[in-house]
Parts: sequence; C-alpha cells; structure tokens
Amino acid sequence: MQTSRGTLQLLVIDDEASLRRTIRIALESFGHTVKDAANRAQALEALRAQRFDLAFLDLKLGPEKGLELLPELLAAAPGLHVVIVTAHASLDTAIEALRKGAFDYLPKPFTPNQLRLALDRSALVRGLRDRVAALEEQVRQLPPEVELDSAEPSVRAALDVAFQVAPTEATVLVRGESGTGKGVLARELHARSKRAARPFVTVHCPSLSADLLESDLFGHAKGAFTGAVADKIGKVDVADGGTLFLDEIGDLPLALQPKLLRLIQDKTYERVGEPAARSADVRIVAATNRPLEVEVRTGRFREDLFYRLNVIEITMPALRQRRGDVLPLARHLLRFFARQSGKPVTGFTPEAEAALDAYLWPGNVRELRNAVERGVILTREERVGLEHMPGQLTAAGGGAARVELGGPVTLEALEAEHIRRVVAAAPSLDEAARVLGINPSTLYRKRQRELKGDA
Ligand SMILES: Nc1ncnc2c1ncn2[C@@H]1O[C@H](COP(=O)(O)OP(=O)(O)OP(=O)(O)O)[C@@H](O)[C@H]1O
Repeated sequence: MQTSRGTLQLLVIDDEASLRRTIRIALESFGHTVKDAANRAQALEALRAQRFDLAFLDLKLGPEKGLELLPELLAAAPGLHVVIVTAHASLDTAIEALRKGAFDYLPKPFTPNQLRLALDRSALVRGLRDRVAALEEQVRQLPPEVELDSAEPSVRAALDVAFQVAPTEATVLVRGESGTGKGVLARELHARSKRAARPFVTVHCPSLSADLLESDLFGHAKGAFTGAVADKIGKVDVADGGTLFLDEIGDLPLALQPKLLRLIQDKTYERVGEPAARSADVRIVAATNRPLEVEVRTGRFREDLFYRLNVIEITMPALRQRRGDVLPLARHLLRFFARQSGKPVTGFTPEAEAALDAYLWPGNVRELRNAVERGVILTREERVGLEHMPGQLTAAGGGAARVELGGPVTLEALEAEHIRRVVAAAPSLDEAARVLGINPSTLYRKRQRELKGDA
C-alpha cells in the first residue's frame, strides 16, 4: 500500500517551464519521482509509458485547455488522481473540474505545504482504495469451498512447487484436465505473491473470436473498428501490477501469439487501432487442459511462446488419480453447501459415500462439486443419500458398469464409456489417445462433448 511516506510517481503538466521547475523542486524535496509535460501530447505519452500516482494539471495550458484534457488523462490512466492547478480560481471552474473527475483543486500561488497536503490526501484515499481492493480480492480468492489440503503425494508435490514459486515473478503454466482446479491454483499463486493487493484478471481464451479477444486483452481506441464507440482499456491494463490468468491458452489464436510474447518479453503492447506502445507490468499464469507440445508440433502454437510460458510447470492431477481426496473433499463441500443454503445437512449415507468413492469423476473436482451441491439441494433429510446423487453415480459399480458390450446401449454410449475407462486407466491423456488409436486433439474433442453441461 502506498502511503504519504512512500515514493510517489508524479506528473506535472504545465506549459510554463519555470512553474514546472518550481513544482518539481518542491515535490522532489519530498522524496518523490517527478516527470513533466509541457502539453497534451507529452502528457498522454508519459501516461502511456508508465503508471503515475498523481498528476498536477494546469488549467491554462497554452492554447489547450486543461479542463478538456482532464477526461483524456483519466481515459488513458483510469484511477489517476489529477490535481487541478490554476491562478484563475473560481468556484465554477473548481466545481466543473471535480465533476469531470479531478481529485483536488489547488489555487495559485500555493505553498509547498499546500502541495504536501494534496499529496497526503491523495495517499490516504489511494491507501483506502488499495485496502478495499485487497480485501475484496481476498474474499474472492479464498472462496470458502476451496480445500487445498490433500493426502495425496501427487497433489502435495504440485502444491509444494506452487507455494515455492508463488512469491517469485516466474511465469507459470498450470496443466491438468478440465475441472481439476487449475483456476483455483492460479488464484492461490496470486494470493501468495507480492502482487496480492493488485488485481487478478482472468482471460478465457476460447470464449471470443480472435478480434474480440485482442480487444479484450489489449483494449482498443475509439473508432478502431465498427462498434468501437469509445476507448476501452484492456485486461492487460486492468491487471497492471497484478496477475493475468490466461485460461485455455492452447486456444489463443496464432495471430495473437506474437503479441502475447512481446508482452511477456518486453512488457509492452498496443491497443487495437492505436500505434503507440504501452507498457504493463503483469505476471502471467496460463492454464491448459491439452498437450501444448502437440499444438506446437502441428503448428497451432508458437514454440517460442510455449517455452516462455512453460518456465515453471505445475500439473493438477485428475480426481481419479487422487482417490484418497474424493471423500474428504466431498464432505468439505457438503459442509460448505449446507452452510451456504442454511440446511441442517450433516453428511452422506454410507451408500452415497460408496458411490462417490467408486465413481471415476471424468469431470474432476467440478463434477464432484456440482454433484454435492445437487445432493444438498435435493435432500430433505440430514444426510445426502444415493437417490440425491446424479444418475451417472447411481449406476452399479460407480457408474461404470451399466453400459455393457452386447447390452441395450447405443454405439455412442458404448464409445463414451470405453473412452472413460481407457482414460481412467491411462497415466496421461496422450497415452489414452495412443491406446484408443486416435490423436490427442480428437480425444480432447470427444471428452469435451462428453463433459459438456457438467459445469
Ligand atoms: N481444491 C478445491 N476445493 C474446492 N473446490 C475446488 C477445488 N478445486 C477446484 N474446485 C472447484 O471446481 C471447479 C473447477 O475448478 P477450476 O475452474 O479451477 O478448474 P479448471 O481446471 O481451471 O477447469 P477448466 O479447465 O474447465 O477451466 C470450481 O467450481 C472450483 O471452485
């Protein structure tokens, strides 16, 4: 949290060199870092190049009007505190400046002490804002249903690496099947990093077309394309100082891959329709549920980007590979949903526990979470029984035995069951694909179809 005692990054925007100098000397004597700008272009350029805590803006800026520049400054640097400075103090202009988003108003001539007071007030507000953001983030990051503790060595090993790497700036690639908790782990990495008080921002790569994704990530300038009616800041900008979580990175279109590479390597990017380079300080955590090496081999993913992302790799095991965690996690989730819904549900019946234990959980923790939530909603008793569990669990043998060769089942159901069993038995999805005689991306597609609707 920035306090009045910390070093602030300040910008002085004034067309008169002598005034810029006077303010700069006073501000530097307080121990702050000061940049100055003589006009609109220089001011916007400075804001693009780095993050400032506060800007002093002269209302009479040569031929340009400071009051007109104010919204532009705020668009370029949302959240910037702008203190208006003017010799032509009038209540009307002060009110108008504040209405347009100025933080404070300083009539000339002013003393160094008045400057210091403006800085102190800004630091106080920024401190409170950061504190609220940090608390909000904590609340969001630590959803009470998350239980990271595990008795399984494979999960403990993954968490050990995660906790070790969390406080560093290293880029992390989280691997694992859909629903294994990659997003949960990414939040944990952020929560345990020095960036915890800054935002954690998620970009879900498959959900948008390449063009929209680019604008979502990097922002766009007004008029950049039909429908771009105003400037829009991108998620990279929102995440400045924090963590950018790129979910399903394997779906990042090829056209965007060099732009992400540049962001990682040089910390620079461009908004769509705006040639000027901007800078952002974000830590990247990416997740994938398919083998990126295959995407690299087939030319759908850039090798250089892959190696940049894959500095530290953490794999979240599938739930079927951590069987010892199923019941503890189910009981934990049950307590959470009971509390949340205010129902006096205390546990599972032995039959329900046996079914939970026997089932293969192709949809991983997400499927377990959904099954437990459903059970808590449906039960009218103190315990969740087999009858409150989803259909696939109630089939004999934990949902794996009802579909039999030669039985009254469709080819589709037979195929789905066969895939499920092979995947469950295989050490990796690559290996499962090899056994099935199909390529990994076909397996991925078939499983996505199978899991659809479980979220
Ligand atoms: N350790 C955990 N404790 C409790 N709930 C968990 C845990 N891990 C995952 N979940 C829950 O499971 C669901 C899926 O988790 P998450 O979105 O992190 O998985 P994912 O691997 O990122 O999935 P996808 O690949 O589909 O994006 C979420 O609802 C999450 O809250």
